[in-house]
Amino acid sequence: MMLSKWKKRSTTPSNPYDHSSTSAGHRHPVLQLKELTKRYGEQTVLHEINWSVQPGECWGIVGPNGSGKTTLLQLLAGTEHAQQGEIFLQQRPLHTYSRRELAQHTAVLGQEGLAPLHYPVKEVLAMGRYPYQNWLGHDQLATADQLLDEIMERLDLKELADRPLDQLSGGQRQRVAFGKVMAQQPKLLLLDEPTTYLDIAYQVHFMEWLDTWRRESNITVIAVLHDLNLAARYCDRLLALQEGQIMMQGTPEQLMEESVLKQLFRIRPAIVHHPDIDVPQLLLKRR
Ligand SMILES: Nc1ncnc2c1ncn2[C@@H]1O[C@H](COP(=O)(O)OP(=O)(O)OP(=O)(O)O)[C@@H](O)[C@H]1O
Repeated sequence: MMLSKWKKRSTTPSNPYDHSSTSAGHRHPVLQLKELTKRYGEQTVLHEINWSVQPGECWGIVGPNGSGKTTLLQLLAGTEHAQQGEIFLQQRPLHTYSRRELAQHTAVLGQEGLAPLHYPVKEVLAMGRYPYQNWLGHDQLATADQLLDEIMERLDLKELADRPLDQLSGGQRQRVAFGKVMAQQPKLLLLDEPTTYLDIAYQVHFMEWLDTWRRESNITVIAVLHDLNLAARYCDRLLALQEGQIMMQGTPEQLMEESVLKQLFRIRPAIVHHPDIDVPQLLLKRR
């Protein structure tokens, strides 16, 4: 283990499911990947990935273009399948889950958010409850309407409630998409570049909403993030992929080292200390 010049951050202090430390040997991982290999035709996109995620952790997946980040997320979401190896979700092979079970467990939010369909915002949020409804449309949760109301309040969506999605901006649609995954009440949230189309203010809002929600709800988060500074700020742990292999996994402090980033991205980095919070941040030097 590398010695770090950064003070060790408390990862999820108010979260009783804070299992980010490696000493948590007796707890069961939420996710366990064993020798996972994914090929597209002749190309091996992920090579024998072994990885464990503990409940309540927030992982950032980082790495250069084409290193296999989205593919890994698709395998975890069950929308793609590996040729070799196995994924265990709560100790059970992922492929044994029904669609409905999976939807009650895992939510996915991509960078595109939602397609611009002519559906009002409040109806789109309600779609997040489908995995919990019976064939008559009755929700298992008696207070589902209250939940949707709270989500709209929290994400500043109230004034957009009756507007159709196709009349919203890309950033507003992404907020609705986030509300929909909140309504889904997942235990595991998979995010693929969720802040790509958000302006810098909303990038921060988004990450703060996510941070608050995951701590309150004890959910596990895995996010593909290109922005290393956001990843270092909001994630407990980072997984660096390079050409389909795990180059490194560790805390942001361990990964945000000049030598690591130079090798991973072939850049000339300068690591500085965030003025307000105890995390490393990346600046780029000219080539
Ligand atoms: N459906 C597919 N069919 C064939 N090849 C694919 C498919 N999806 C991804 N690939 C290939 O797999 C490799 C990894 O792609 P992936 O999208 O997982 O990378 P990534 O790290 O998410 O990249 P980026 O940062 O550019 O989004 C790439 O070489 C890509 O061309």
